[in-house]
Amino acid sequence: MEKILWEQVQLVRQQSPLVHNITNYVVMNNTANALLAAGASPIMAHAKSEIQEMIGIAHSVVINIGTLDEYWSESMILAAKTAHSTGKPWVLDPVGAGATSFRDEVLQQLLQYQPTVIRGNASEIIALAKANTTATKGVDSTAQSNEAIDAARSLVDQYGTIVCISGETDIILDNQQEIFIQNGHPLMTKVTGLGCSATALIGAFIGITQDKVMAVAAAMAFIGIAGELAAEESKGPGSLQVNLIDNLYTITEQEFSNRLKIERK
Ligand SMILES: Nc1ncnc2c1ncn2[C@@H]1O[C@H](COP(=O)(O)OP(=O)(O)OP(=O)(O)O)[C@@H](O)[C@H]1O
Ligand SMILES: Cc1ncsc1CCO
Ligand SMILES: [Mg+2]
Repeated sequence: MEKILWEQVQLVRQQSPLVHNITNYVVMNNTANALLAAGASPIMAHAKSEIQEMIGIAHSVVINIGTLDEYWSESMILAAKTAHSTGKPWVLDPVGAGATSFRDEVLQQLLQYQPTVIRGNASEIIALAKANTTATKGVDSTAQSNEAIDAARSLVDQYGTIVCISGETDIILDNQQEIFIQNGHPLMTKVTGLGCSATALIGAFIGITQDKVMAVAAAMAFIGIAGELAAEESKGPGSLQVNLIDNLYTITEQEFSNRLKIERK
């Protein structure tokens, strides 16, 4: 599996997929930089007048509801609808799912357009599967990844999507397999939006490969390993943020394969 995953990292570097992001104000700069460091080409765009054309030229779409508002929610629904009807792969980041009924209502509408992938932390995945939960504490998880597996499975069954639950262990599942990735570093939870960057990277990887589950695994291993390498060079969250971007750019096959901790069930 190691070889397949590294091949995808190389493919992103070589093919530089155009990733159309409708994401939140907090992470916009950071996720654009993470995509560039990985070799992809980001564009952040949310005007309703250009969504359809933009998706026409993009390899994939990222929809992240982090700083949702009334206008953006309409852009997101239009983007999801367009991606779905034109067969463009798209990934949903349900930031803060379960925190408010507005988020849950918009998420339910977005789910109708069957995201190729959903990536969230455990609380968000649990809330998404059961829209009336109160488990989400803002945007941070109060649950462990393995507590969200049943919720993830129900999303897989209901929407035919791949689900990635991120956290100390990243769990990726579809209706055939479960993949566990044990990379990353606890300091990563002290930098805002690394989950959002993971989602954006998933966007890049699903934009260029057929095997979408392997694409998600590659993206998650990639950011997890870059995070580990960065944590070893960093004094705290500030430098981690910068060093992680550097490591996405410099990571070698040897670093990747030496550190990869992956298991398939
Ligand atoms: N406790 C941990 N130990 C090791 N790595 C972790 C831990 N928590 C998170 N990570 C790493 O951080 C990545 C981002 O996941 P996380 O679950 O923190 O996203 P998130 O909660 O959506 O974050 P945000 O909303 O700030 O973007 C994971 O894929 C993993 O590599
Ligand atoms: C802190 C925060 N608030 C809304 S989006 C976001 C970034 C992490 O998801
Ligand atoms: Mg998040």
